[in-house]
Amino acid sequence: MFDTSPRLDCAGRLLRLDRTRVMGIVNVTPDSFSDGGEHASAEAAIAHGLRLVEEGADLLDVGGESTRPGSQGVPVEEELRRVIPVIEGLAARAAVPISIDTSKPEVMRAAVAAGAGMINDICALEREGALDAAAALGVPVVLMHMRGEPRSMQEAPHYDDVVAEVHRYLADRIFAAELAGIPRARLVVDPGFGFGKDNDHNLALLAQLERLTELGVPVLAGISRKRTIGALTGRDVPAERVAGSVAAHLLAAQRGARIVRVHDVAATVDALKVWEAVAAVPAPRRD
Ligand SMILES: Nc1nc2ncc(COP(=O)(O)OP(=O)(O)O)nc2c(=O)[nH]1
Repeated sequence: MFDTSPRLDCAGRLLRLDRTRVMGIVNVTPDSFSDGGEHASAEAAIAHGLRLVEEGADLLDVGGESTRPGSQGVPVEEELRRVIPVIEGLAARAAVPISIDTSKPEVMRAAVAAGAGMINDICALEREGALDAAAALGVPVVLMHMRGEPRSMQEAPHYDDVVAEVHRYLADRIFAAELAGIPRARLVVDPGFGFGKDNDHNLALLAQLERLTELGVPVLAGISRKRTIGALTGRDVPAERVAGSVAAHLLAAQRGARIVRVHDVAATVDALKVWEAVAAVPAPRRD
């Protein structure tokens, strides 16, 4: 029986999307909202990434710039200084694909040269030169929806129909990517939970995530430890939002997410195993 499930060729490292895959977050920043400073050195970040792979991460996402609400951004030289040694170290020592979480084409190019096999762009390749860089680099790309910029995106975001508007934006970005020479087989979309969305917007996007699967490319969901989880659970401390995050990613998987981007890999892997086991039970015959 041939495996016809979608797969992403991440610079030679294959990511099969026959089931929901877990993307472990490796933030090499001093100020990420939930784990800022914990892995600020290259050695600590590499060790953290290897630990996430041991916990079951199917791929790792390395980021050198916090995009939390209110963040100001990081110069390209500083972002490169942070992420390149980590990507080199993980590409050499981890067998899973490595994604670079950046919107800067210079960082995309350097990261892929250092061993990254996927681009994760919260700006959906809108920055100048990003489309051309991603097309030339030949690796899969995550196109994420964000309204506004991290600095100001949470100041009263408004939508008439958030799901329809995010759907339309992502469809437009898929079209732009294809025009630039990036085939659909290399594209992933992401509604961008918390990026210019209030709690109601995030809940609507999660509840109706299945609508994004109509775009015909894999869907990625990243809700891990975010403000909406805190608002629903009353957990003010991001590191205490594990159970709520796992529940949200399980719901995303049930609604078609093929990749979930998480801090808490072990807990998420366990929850997905339970869900997949139950989902595999054959439906009873109804004669
Ligand atoms: N594709 C994608 N990429 C992302 N990158 C960063 C964050 C923000 O979360 P985190 O990396 O934990 O925090 P910070 O941006 O403060 O480093 N969320 C997403 C997301 O939802 N989807």
